[in-house]
Amino acid sequence: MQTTIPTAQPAQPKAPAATKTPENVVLHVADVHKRFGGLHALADIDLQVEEGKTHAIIGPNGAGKSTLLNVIIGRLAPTSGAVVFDGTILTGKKPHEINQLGVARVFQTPEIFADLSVLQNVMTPAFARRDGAFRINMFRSVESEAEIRDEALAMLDDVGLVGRREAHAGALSRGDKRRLELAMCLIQKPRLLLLDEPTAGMSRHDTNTTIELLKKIKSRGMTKIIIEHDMHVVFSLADKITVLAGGRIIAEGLPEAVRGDPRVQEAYLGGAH
Ligand SMILES: Nc1ncnc2c1ncn2[C@@H]1O[C@H](COP(=O)(O)OP(=O)(O)OP(=O)(O)O)[C@@H](O)[C@H]1O
Repeated sequence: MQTTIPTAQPAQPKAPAATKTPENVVLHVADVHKRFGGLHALADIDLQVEEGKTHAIIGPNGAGKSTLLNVIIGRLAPTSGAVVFDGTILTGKKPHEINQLGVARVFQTPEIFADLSVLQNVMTPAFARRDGAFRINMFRSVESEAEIRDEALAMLDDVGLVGRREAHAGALSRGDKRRLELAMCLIQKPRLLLLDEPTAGMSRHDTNTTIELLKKIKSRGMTKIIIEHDMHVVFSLADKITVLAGGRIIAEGLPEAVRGDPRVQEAYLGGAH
C-alpha cells in the first residue's frame, strides 16, 4: 500500500499533499495539530503504526494521549493534518463510519449494554458486523443465531467470562466490564484495535490475564494501539512506543530505547507514574 494523501477538500482539515505512507503502515497520523482555543493540545504529530504490531502511546497527564485517540476515531476533528487508515482518509468521517472500516476501540469507561446479559452483549456487535449496522430485532435471523452464539461463547471463554454468560452485564465488576467490552470489540474482528487504558481498575491478577489475552490476539495478527499508564502493561506488550509530552512527540522507538531515553525520564519527573 502506497498512499499519497491528496490535499483535502475546503471544509476538511488539510493534509500535507506530499505525505507518503509506507506499505507496512496500516495507520498514519499525518502532521496533525489540534487546538482548543489558545491551547495547542497536539502539535506536529506524525505517527505510523505498522501492520500486526502493538504500538503504545504513553506520556504524563495532559500530554494529549486521549485527544490523539479521539482524533483517530473521529470524535474530534484535527485543526490540521489527517489520519489515514489502510489508504483511506478517516479525517471528516463519523465515528461509526470509521468503526465500519475496521477500527474498534475499548474505552476507559466501558460502553456496554447494562440491561442485557453478558452473552447478549457480545452477540450484539457480532450481528452488527454481519448486518453492517445495529438493528432493532437482532435475533430475527434464526439460522445464523446459533453460529453467532457459539462465536460469542468462544470469545467469552477467551476473556474468562464464559462462566458469567447469563449474568446481567450491569452487575459485573469494573474489571469484568472492561473484559466484556474487549470481547465486544474483538468479535467485530477489527483490523485495528485501540485500547484506552485497557487494564485500568483491574487487580494485578486480572491485569496479567488481560496481558496474556492481548498477546494471544497479537499472535492472530491484529494491529493495536494502546494508551496506558501502567508501565508493566506497556513493556509487556509494546513493539514500539511513542512518548507524548505537552502535545508533542518527544521520543519514539523500541521499548528499551524509550525506557533509557533521558527526555522521557525528564517528562515523567515529578509525575506519579
Ligand atoms: N475538549 C477540550 N477542551 C479544552 N481543552 C481540552 C479538551 N480536551 C482536552 N483538553 C486539554 O488538552 C490537553 C491534553 O489533554 P488529554 O486529555 O488529551 O491528555 P492525556 O494525555 O490523555 O491526559 P491523561 O493521561 O490525564 O488522561 C490538556 O491540557 C487538556 O486539559
